[in-house]
Amino acid sequence: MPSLITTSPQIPHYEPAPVTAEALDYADLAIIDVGGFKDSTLEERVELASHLRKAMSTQGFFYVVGHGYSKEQMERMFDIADVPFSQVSDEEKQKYVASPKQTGSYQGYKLREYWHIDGGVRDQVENYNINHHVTRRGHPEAVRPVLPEISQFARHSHLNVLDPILRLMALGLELPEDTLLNVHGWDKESETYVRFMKYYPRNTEDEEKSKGVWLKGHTDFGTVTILYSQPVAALQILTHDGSWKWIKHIDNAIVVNAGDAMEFLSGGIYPATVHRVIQPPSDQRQYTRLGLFYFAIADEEVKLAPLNASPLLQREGIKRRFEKDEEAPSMGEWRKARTSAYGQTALTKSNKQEGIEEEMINGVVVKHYN
Ligand SMILES: O=C(O)CCC(=O)C(=O)O
Ligand SMILES: [Fe+2]
Repeated sequence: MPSLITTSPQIPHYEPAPVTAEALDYADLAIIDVGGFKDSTLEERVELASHLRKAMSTQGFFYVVGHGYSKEQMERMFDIADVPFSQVSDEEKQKYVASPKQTGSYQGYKLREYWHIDGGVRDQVENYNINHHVTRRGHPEAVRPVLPEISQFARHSHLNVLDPILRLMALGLELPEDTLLNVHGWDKESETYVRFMKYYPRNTEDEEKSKGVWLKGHTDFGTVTILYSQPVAALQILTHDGSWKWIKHIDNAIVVNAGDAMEFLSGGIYPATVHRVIQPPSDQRQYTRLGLFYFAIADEEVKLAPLNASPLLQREGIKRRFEKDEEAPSMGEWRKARTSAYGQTALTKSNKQEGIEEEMINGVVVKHYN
């Protein structure tokens, strides 16, 4: 009798670095458990929502646990995340290269040295980005057999992680629970995407010239960034007192932050927190660093004006980034403008704050931190 068990395609195992033994100055982030979310009462949700809102206004990042993936499923996804980097030749990668500057979209590869970091140093990170509708574009041969699993992963991220977060964020604004979900339709025209990201160790000269910065301080352009925690310490967030704090790895947890679009929609209640990536502590320096993300971007046509119906915003006032709501760009416009400019445009040194460079996008000042 034929077996009914379907086996997943065999791929090499990616062995991540061991956790660092160094005592780093970690950010103390809230942990939101979405495990019992589907069966929770409105009262419980409202309470969790106020917890999340507080975490966003104090730290700007938080962890999510209870999302439903087992340790084995997580490991399998990291193995899959390495396929576009370790199982595809340089020649084939060229065929699937993204053209962010021309298209305003990251879909495909961003190969190494595309971004200028500092002091003439370029990046040593490869990205492979896939729209949540995974068949929108073609993929390298080695990626094709694992596409169904990538698609399931996107769905899992959308339904079991993004969905509860968006509900909590809407409740935190005292709006109907589905307000933000309604502008993140799974079937809508949207850039929402899965990102695999691999950082390679750099040489000493590059580290010195760029002062150990791998990815400059920035905000994400979308609404919600979902980062599956991995062991190599390197990600830092800019805290309210102006100091950088490390993000600690928690096994099978997710690290979440808001991007520009969420800051605009929420009238500043969920700020887009600045973060950067620097050289890891000495015991992890010889390892590669593999990242797995789900970047939620609102539907293309959504106008990024504050949700004025929010009683909370009406009481507390809106932190505006555009003078008039009519001037707010659509998600598609903001996405394209930020994506084509990132790491490519000449930045101007801020005349107010040291170490900060600025660029003007759709009439809004976008800052980059060294
Ligand atoms: O690699 C990380 O931990 C963060 C990367 C990041 O900030 C980004 O891709 O926007
Ligand atoms: Fe980021």
